[in-house]
Amino acid sequence: MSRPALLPLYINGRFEEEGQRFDNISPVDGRLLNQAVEADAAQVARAVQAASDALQGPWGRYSVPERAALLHKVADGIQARFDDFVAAEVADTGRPLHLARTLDLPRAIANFRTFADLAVAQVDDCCETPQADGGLLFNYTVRKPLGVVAVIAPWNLPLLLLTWKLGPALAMGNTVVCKPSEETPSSAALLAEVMYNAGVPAGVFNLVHGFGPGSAGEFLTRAPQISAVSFTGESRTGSAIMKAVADGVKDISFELGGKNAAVVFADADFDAAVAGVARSSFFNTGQVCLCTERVYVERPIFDRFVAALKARAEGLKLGYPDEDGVDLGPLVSRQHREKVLSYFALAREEGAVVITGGETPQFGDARDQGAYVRPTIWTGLPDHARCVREEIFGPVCHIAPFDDEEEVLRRVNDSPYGLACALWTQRLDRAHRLARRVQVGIVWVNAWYARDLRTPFGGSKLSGLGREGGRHSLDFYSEISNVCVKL
Ligand SMILES: NC(=O)c1ccc[n+]([C@@H]2O[C@H](COP(=O)([O-])OP(=O)(O)OC[C@H]3O[C@@H](n4cnc5c(N)ncnc54)[C@H](O)[C@@H]3O)[C@@H](O)[C@H]2O)c1
Ligand SMILES: O=C/C=C/C=C(\O)C(=O)O
Repeated sequence: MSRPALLPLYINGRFEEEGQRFDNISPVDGRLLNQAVEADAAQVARAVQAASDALQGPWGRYSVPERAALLHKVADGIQARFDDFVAAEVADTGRPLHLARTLDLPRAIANFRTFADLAVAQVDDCCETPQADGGLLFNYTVRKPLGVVAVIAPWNLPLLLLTWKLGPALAMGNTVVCKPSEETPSSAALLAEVMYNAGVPAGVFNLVHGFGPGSAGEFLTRAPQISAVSFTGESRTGSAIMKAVADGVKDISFELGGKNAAVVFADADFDAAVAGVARSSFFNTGQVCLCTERVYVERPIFDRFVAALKARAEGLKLGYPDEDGVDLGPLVSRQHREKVLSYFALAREEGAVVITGGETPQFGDARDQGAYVRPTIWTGLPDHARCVREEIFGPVCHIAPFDDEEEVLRRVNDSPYGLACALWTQRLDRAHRLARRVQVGIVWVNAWYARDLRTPFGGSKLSGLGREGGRHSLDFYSEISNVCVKL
């Protein structure tokens, strides 16, 4: 049997194949896709040192427009290999081809182009302060790179979320060491090839594959020369990383877990709300941090809404990524499916009414070796049920009735998470009033996952620390100083 393809590390402008290997398994049918090199502590240390050295090299002398031009070249390189990246993302995640083509790739390209352009357009503050002696103080802001940024990404939107951090980090003159998820290493490996071919100076972009604790992820966060960690992943991992960087007082940007709510009022556009909640609950097989897992529906339309969402869920097509009309792929791995299935079992123990789903489909073909689950809807659980409080990260939601604004606001806010919320109502006065009182970072009204990359993105409570997007990213990835001149 031919040896599986190997995804190398990329350190200081060189591809490295030396090291222990780990398997990358297809969530569609369980076959071996390729292997990746697991970076050991020495390789991670060399990557961080290369990134640190590169700050003093040519990259440190690039102007903002020169950095922006290079990031546009990287975006051009991704565009030129669009189909290769789509194939890599689809192979690793099992997502429908159309999803990778319409979301993951366009956003990866936009993440570089947007922050290249925002960096060039960025204008900083200055001010004059008259002095009692008739003199003047002239203050102005100077923006410098933070230094070496550790970028650690999750598996659910692998390229989108890696480049969401890379774009601004590089635009602001930092150097980076990236650690993609062990579940989805392929597109990051392609990105290293694009960086190399675009002429990104050696050491500016480094890629290490591996796992978290006791592996590349932890080695990276504990490296003394890193100046900041930009992390997207589970809240408990965020806590672990926070501990790892605490002694060094490093800058951190955390985009963490969620248990997001959708609120549907009786006056909402019913069909739009059903379609919107079906999308926010089952999109990417429920594997988006912004996905809805708690639905609150005003009592007069509750039964009708449950029936309509059931019909939507049962109409979703589970299939191969390239199948015509496929809506949902598998979960990212058998291991993650075990976690989701454990909540399917827990829900029954907690007394849920299973409206639809709650099991694995039987295809009778290779997909039975994959990680598919059926889209699932529950009702009847109390607000304190674990299935209503804990992030499941699968195609599942619980629907509960409510009677008034104050009640539903209290229940929506009664969560350890605070990432996103979708409000469905045609009374925009109510929407604006509630949007200010919901304890989340992102509120959509009559929409979901509609994005403008200039807006602040992030969560409160266990859902994260800091905001990225637009100037928020430029600020996080900059060391900002003030210069005060007496005139
Ligand atoms: N808020 C957001 O924008 C956002 C976006 C996507 C995913 N997420 C969250 O991510 C989670 C799913 O992704 P996941 O399963 O890959 O998360 P995860 O926390 O298990 O892993 C994320 C990354 O962190 C690495 N890692 C794990 N432990 C580490 C440690 N101790 N030190 C350093 N690195 C470590 C992993 O190898 C992986 O690359 C969900 O909770 C989801 O809500 C949040
Ligand atoms: O799974 C979480 C998705 C996060 C999405 C973004 O960070 C984005 O759209 O920029």
